[in-house]
Amino acid sequence: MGSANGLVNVQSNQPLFSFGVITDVQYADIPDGRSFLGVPRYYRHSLLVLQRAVKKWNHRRPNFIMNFGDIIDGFCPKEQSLDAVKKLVMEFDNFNGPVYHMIGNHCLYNLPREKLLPLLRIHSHNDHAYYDFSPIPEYRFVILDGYDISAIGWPKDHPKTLKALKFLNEKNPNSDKNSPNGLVDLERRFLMFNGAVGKEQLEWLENVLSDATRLNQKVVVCCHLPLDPNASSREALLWNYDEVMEVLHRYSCVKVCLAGHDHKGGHSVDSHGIHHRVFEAALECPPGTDAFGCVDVFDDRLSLSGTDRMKSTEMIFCR
Ligand SMILES: Nc1ccn([C@@H]2O[C@H](COP(=O)(O)O)[C@@H](O)[C@H]2O)c(=O)n1
Ligand SMILES: O=P(O)(O)OC[C@H](O)CO
Repeated sequence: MGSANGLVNVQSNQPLFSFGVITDVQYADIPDGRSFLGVPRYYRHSLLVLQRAVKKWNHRRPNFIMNFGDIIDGFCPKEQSLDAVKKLVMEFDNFNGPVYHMIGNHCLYNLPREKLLPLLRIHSHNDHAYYDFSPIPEYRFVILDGYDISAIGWPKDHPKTLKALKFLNEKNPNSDKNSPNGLVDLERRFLMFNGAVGKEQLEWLENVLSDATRLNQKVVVCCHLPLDPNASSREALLWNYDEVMEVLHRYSCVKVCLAGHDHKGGHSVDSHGIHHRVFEAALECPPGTDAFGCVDVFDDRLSLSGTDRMKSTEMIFCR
């Protein structure tokens, strides 16, 4: 980029900070398999993807790593769940810096929240998994708990489980609540493997966003579940993505939303100029291929350098 005196402006090419990204590792010590729709899944190889990611991150030295959830798979034999999560967390910890984890549906198939959250070092009140942090004064990261209202992860008789089951019964008439059969268009998100952001969390989100506005911070919202139908399959969306988006749209500090869960990945810019990037899954990388990335953060954009199946993406702020 040139400047008025003809010298190259090196400053604008220097990121403020960087962070590594990976999602849906879904490790299990079991043979390769397929998704319900027949997409191959490589449960053991995904560990190698993570190991190669850590090696590359240690070379490139981003400031921190973000894991977008589903650290192990639901098919992991349940007597191995605890050790498998510990093993994967240790692999992440081979990175020379902080690692921030999110929960996903597959984490919750394996372990209840009270066991899972300490292992992932998620210290939120009442077993919730939403939190925020500020890597530099100019930026705020907001991590949403997409399984706050969910039929998985809470005790069977917990009010949140009962609320989620009631909601699913109203919205999805199939006996298999993971089946979208007969559901039309956006209704196809009303599946048991998804969830919602509850009222208290929405209030917390509003408070964080108004605080970020006061501090003149730019906000990156992260959630295992995607928030924008144009970046994701209908079947992968947060149940109340529309309620969350209504809040995000009212705060111009929100620049980018990042997610996992929809394994093929996606990117969109919504009606209010917020970028939505859903990352490609590590689990679905055929042997020898990868899906992870490094995001350089600037004043006016996020720049994702993806490896192999993770597509590189420029996210220039539009608002
Ligand atoms: N189109 C679909 C997708 C999924 N299901 C149900 O969800 C379960 C999990 O799906 P995976 O792709 O992660 O294996 C699956 O066992 C089905 O019960 C579905 O019915 N229709
Ligand atoms: O979480 P999974 O692996 O069961 O898959 C979720 C789907 O990709 C959502 O469409």
